[in-house]
Amino acid sequence: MAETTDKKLSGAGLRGQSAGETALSTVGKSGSGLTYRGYDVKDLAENASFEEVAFLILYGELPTQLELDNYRAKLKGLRGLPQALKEVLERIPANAHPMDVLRTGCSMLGNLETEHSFADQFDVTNRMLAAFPSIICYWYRFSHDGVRIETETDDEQIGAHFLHLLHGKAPSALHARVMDVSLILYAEHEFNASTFTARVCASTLSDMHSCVTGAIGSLRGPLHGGANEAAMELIQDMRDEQHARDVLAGMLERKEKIMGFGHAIYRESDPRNAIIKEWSEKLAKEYGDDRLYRVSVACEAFMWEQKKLFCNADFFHASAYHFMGIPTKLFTPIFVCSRVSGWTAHVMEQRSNNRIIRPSADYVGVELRSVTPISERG
Ligand SMILES: CCC(=O)SCCNC(=O)CCNC(=O)[C@H](O)C(C)(C)COP(=O)(O)OP(=O)(O)OC[C@H]1O[C@@H](n2cnc3c(N)ncnc32)[C@H](O)[C@@H]1OP(=O)(O)O
Ligand SMILES: O=C([O-])CC(=O)C(=O)O
Repeated sequence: MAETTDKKLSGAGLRGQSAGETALSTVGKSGSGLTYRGYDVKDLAENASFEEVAFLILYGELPTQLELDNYRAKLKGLRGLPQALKEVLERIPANAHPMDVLRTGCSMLGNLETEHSFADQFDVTNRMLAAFPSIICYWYRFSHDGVRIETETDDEQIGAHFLHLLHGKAPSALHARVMDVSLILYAEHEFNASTFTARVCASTLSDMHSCVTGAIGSLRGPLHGGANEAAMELIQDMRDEQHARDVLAGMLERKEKIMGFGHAIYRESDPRNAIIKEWSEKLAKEYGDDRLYRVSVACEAFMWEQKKLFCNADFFHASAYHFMGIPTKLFTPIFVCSRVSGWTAHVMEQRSNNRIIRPSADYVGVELRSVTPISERG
């Protein structure tokens, strides 16, 4: 069970300090690894779909069947992209990072479909949930394959829709389910760096697109969401279990960070890891080559044995996404397509009880001094 009890508190990184209240999730609370509005993430990953979870996070309760049908129909109707946004996406080069594309896409959407008042907050949120897979896949398929894809598919679910746009055909039931679970696992995580970015922005009473654009920038880094791509780069050349151990031993010797391991809050395990690991194993069997799964398992055992470091949610996502034919650079954008539910819910929560977030700093610079005329400065 994920616990926080032994975490050493210190000022750096605001670690261990409460920065506000939330009713959205608990992370590493004793006795429960991760909950969204009181539901264990494991329960949700087994018994719900991502659209149900997004509804739960945003509106407070799981939907009834009728509410879910209506919500899915609404999201389905919001997948099309405005021409001006497509034109912007077409001008972004193929070698751009897809997280930068999504950041620009979100920002452009904010110019075209501005949140004029907080009364629009659910509408702009649902639009982002529906349109982000379209934005990323439209750009990817145009810049890499030279095709202008139709972004409106018949898929009921966001995960299947994403794979459909990416590969040009509806995914298998297994792939659709794994994407759905993945989106559930990534949906919400209390005051992580990107969510905190969104809340800081929200606290100035800024608009939803600005909050989400900033959050995308925070998620991009390899110490946060970017770790799933970095983990893939780490494992892709590992030939077998022994090679995996040798590579990691060398990295630890050189005091390098191993991406996909460790966590700022969890101390012994990330509850999302066991879930995505199990799906990665199933995908490996279907894929017919389980090397990436085997080396990942070897990495997990070695890191625990050597450093008591465990896999976070990102590590087994790398092999799972790879087995579904997803290019590595699209891994973190998928995280965005999910986490936008948590970010926007936090923005709404911040707005509902707001005070501008403005901490203090301990000054460590030079003492007060006078300006020397420029002719006398040497
Ligand atoms: C799922 C979405 C997420 O964002 S999960 C996090 C994704 N990030 C990564 O996987 C990047 C690799 N991990 C890390 O850099 C850290 O573990 C992160 C997640 C940033 C947490 O940092 P922080 O809270 O400072 O860690 P800590 O206080 O527990 O560190 C204790 C000592 O262990 C080390 N450590 C930690 N993680 C790693 C790692 N992955 N590889 C190698 N060493 C690691 C720290 O450097 C720290 O060492 P020391 O005490 O300074 O000597
Ligand atoms: O909580 C964190 O610091 C990072 C994390 O796992 C997430 O955002 O999912």
